[in-house]
Amino acid sequence: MKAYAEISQLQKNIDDFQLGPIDLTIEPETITALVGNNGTGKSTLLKLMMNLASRDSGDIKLFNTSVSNGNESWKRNVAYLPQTIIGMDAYTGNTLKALIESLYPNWDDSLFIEMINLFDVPLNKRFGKLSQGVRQKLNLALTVARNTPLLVLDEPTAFMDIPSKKFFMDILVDWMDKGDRSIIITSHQVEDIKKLSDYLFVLRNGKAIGNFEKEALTENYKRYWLNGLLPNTAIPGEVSRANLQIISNKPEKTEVFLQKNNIGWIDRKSLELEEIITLLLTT
Ligand SMILES: Nc1ncnc2c1ncn2[C@@H]1O[C@H](COP(=O)(O)OP(=O)(O)OP(=O)(O)O)[C@@H](O)[C@H]1O
Repeated sequence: MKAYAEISQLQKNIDDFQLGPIDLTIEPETITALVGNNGTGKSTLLKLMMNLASRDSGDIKLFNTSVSNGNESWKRNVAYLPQTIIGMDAYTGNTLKALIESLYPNWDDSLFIEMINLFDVPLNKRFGKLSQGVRQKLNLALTVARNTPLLVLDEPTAFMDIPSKKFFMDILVDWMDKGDRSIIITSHQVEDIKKLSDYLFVLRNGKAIGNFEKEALTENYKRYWLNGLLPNTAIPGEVSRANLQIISNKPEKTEVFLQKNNIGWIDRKSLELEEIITLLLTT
């Protein structure tokens, strides 16, 4: 099956901020989390994908169509939840639902109602009168129920209470189980990333550090507690060291080296995803 999104050599400058070059492919049936520090270009990347901002160079294809070539057929295959939405304050949830439902032929009304009930969203109140978290829940229900093959979510759980975050993750897992769909999500919530993502596309200061498979990432990072002194030179795979501890992202190479040099280890543990992301974004 063809990729849902293909981004190649994408670049965008905003004042002194430079995004890219970025290459990223979104395959069917995958969840990709965009991960990075504040202001590193995650929302900008999503806006560029939705053709809401113009790129300086490179190409973005969604469903095999370049997003900026005037043919907007790709739009019916993508549901996008931006970080902030303007222009909705005067409308009730009922009105917004009727409007959006009419634009998306695969609208899933039972899913919409399920989410509204689960999140306890009043549909008869104007959007502008709802709390920030309830607005986010309504927006999510209005986005996910479009039932498009690609879901693009910019910090969907930032204002949500703890039980709602859990409901939301369960909903997305069920939504993916229906098949032939993918999600791109930006999030600073490590639980979202841990539970949902297959891939982590990591951005640092506008530059792509890599598109990592989550399982491989968590398997590759290991901390060793050594029982001998460390050599002054870097050990193969070494990412950081402190006292008699080292962190490696190439454990096999590290262990061969340690054995060759008669340095044993008392303990070896995999790192938590949170620690790995911190290392990728800070060291
Ligand atoms: N409308 C704008 N006007 C000026 N600069 C902008 C605008 N939008 C984004 N930028 C700049 O682009 C850079 C990337 O911003 P962006 O919102 O994409 O980051 P982000 O990774 O989504 O951040 P966060 O995690 O804080 O949401 C920032 O340095 C920001 O200053």
